[in-house]
Amino acid sequence: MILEVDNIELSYDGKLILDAVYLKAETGKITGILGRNGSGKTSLLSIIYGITSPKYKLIRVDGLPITKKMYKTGLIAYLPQFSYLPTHMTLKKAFYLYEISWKDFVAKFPSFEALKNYIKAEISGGELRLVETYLILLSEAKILLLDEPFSNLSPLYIDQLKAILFTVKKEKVILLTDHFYTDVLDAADEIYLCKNRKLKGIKNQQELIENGYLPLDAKVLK
Ligand SMILES: Nc1ncnc2c1ncn2[C@@H]1O[C@H](COP(=O)(O)OP(=O)(O)OP(=O)(O)O)[C@@H](O)[C@H]1O
Repeated sequence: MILEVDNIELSYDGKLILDAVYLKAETGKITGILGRNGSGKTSLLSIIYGITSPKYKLIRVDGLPITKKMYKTGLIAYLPQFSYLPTHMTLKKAFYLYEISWKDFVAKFPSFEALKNYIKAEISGGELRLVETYLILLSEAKILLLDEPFSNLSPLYIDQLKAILFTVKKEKVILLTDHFYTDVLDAADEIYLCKNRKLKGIKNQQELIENGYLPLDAKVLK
């Protein structure tokens, strides 16, 4: 599957946030978006999902224009920056309702077995983020939008999450953004930088330095 987003123009209160944005993401690849705070990454994901209405947008899936809001197509799932699980739902119930195997999850993350009857106020921010990200990754949707999936997670959980991403990407379009740029660079097959209201394709870390996203002395990754 190929997702293309074209000609996006978004303004808030007369201020242009995104202009003539083009992006392509496809099954088998993780597409990462980097960019400074306030550059428009979350706005772009919410436009694709269909909950923000820009002045212009064209969305195509496998070359065909999508005219209704993407979230109504059943094709897409969105991990927002904020927590989305209902306040009083236990973890096990959430897995049941999302039709995701609790057993498989606990096999990967055994410490969660003790948390199965906890609600979100009773687990840590990172534990909650991991659960919510996992539920989106394992959903039926063929297009996944992930807004800061690595935030709040400790390094071992990030590694485990990346392993799941590498498996899931074989059958899904994955578009993600995060400020953990080393993890984005490690996980992503294609990178865009959101800068000056546009998206720019990026080939390597050096280009992130040249474009003023990373400091000149940023640790060079292999
Ligand atoms: N609902 C809104 N009303 C007015 N301005 C908004 C609204 N949402 C976002 N903005 C502005 O649009 C710009 C882009 O915001 P956005 O959240 O998309 O950035 P971002 O790249 O995701 O930032 P961050 O990395 O900090 O999450 C910011 O200047 C922000 O203040």
